[in-house]
Amino acid sequence: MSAEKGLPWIIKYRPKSLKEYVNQETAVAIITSWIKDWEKRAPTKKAVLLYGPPGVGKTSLIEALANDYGYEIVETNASDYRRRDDIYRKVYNSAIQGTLTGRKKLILLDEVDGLSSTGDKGGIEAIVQLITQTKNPIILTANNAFHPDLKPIRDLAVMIELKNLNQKHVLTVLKIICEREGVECEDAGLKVIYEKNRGDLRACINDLQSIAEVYGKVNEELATELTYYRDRELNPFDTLRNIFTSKYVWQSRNAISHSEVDTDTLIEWLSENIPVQLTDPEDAYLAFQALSRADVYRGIIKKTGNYDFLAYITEMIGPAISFSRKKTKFKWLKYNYPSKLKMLSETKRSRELLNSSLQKLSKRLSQSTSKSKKDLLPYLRSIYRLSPPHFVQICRSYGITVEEAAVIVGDKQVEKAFAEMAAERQEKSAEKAEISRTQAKRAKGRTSKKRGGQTQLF
Ligand SMILES: Nc1ncnc2c1ncn2[C@@H]1O[C@H](COP(=O)(O)OP(=O)(O)OP(=O)(O)O)[C@@H](O)[C@H]1O
Repeated sequence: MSAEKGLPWIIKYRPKSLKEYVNQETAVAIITSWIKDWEKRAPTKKAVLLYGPPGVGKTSLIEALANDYGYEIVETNASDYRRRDDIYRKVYNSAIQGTLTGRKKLILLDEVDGLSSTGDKGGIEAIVQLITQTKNPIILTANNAFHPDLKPIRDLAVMIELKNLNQKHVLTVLKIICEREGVECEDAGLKVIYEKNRGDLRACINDLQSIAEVYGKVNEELATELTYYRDRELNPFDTLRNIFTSKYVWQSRNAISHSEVDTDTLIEWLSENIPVQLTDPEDAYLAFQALSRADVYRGIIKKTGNYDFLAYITEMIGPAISFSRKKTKFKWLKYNYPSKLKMLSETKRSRELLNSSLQKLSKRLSQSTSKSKKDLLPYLRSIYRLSPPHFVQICRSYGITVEEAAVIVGDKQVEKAFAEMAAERQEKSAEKAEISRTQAKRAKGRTSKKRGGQTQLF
């Protein structure tokens, strides 16, 4: 018991066996018959695609199944197999090798729908190959199994859906947990938790633990006050206020997970408003230190693509900032819109124009846009300074528009140079037309004179 103390209840009370797995009878029947076919080495399909909303019990079902049938789970998360090579490195050998040690292996590829959004087709092809060649059962999980990119996997797998548990079953699980933890609970309180989480059992258990561990009981009043509606997202102002006022780690984490803005944007909001809210310099110093660590992890994720660091970011911008407020008294203040985001939205159009012009240049010169930006733009600017007509000529030959040209040189006057060039061209073409008209007239005159001569001759 003591080893389990402090464990999140979602882990502590994960069903150890299918017997403890509540509801979902159809899914349990299909997956059991599939694993029994594997036991006879005669599965019709070698993989199962288990899908359903978050927290509905996918992982729990797999673990219970593995326990009951004596399988060791070889697990990989989406972030581990984004590229084809990752799949070969992480699971291929386990999948195609038989059971040398006598331990049966169950290959689990979690969150395959994460692959489609990365557009990494190599990953999906590698999974298809893995399913075709595997000697061990494979279970894939997804929240959205019907993404078009996942079709090749769907064709090879037994599709099993897990639906949200209804109120009766959620309350059954919550009551069992309360009983084992010795928590006094009222049905009305548990119903509020269910309502707010809309059948997401994991979220229900988390909410139950966060209330019960602090207050030792769960009733309607506490549940109403301390839980959020899962689909009610916090705007950036409320997110910040909740972070700065959180007294417990879970409150602060909740503020982040319920925020309607992503962590990148939240970092901007915090960096603008930490000095607004935390007026004590030491508090602000601690908060900025946490924020800069979050920024370091953000950089690591961008560089390595390893999303495991996302959890560190949440801890830094959530609890670490909440607990930085040691001396400052909380005041209800108006937060500022991040100046960086303001600047980015103001300059969005010019950035788009610069990008499109760089793409045109790079395509024609067969070089990267960054190289064009670094090497070419300074020259174009100098040419414009020295001779605007030449600059306009270059732009025209590369298909660069007036608007794009104005962004390149940072001067709206470039329009004048374009207009002058257009007028000059028009003048020239009018002149040309005039010349050809006169030439045509002369030619006509000559022919009629000739004709006149010929008539005279006859
Ligand atoms: N049918 C069930 N019977 C008993 N407990 C369940 C059941 N389904 C889920 N749970 C409980 O809910 C928690 C969350 O379930 P689980 O982690 O399996 O969800 P999930 O569908 O894998 O979520 P995600 O897709 O977000 O990873 C588990 O820890 C377990 O305690």
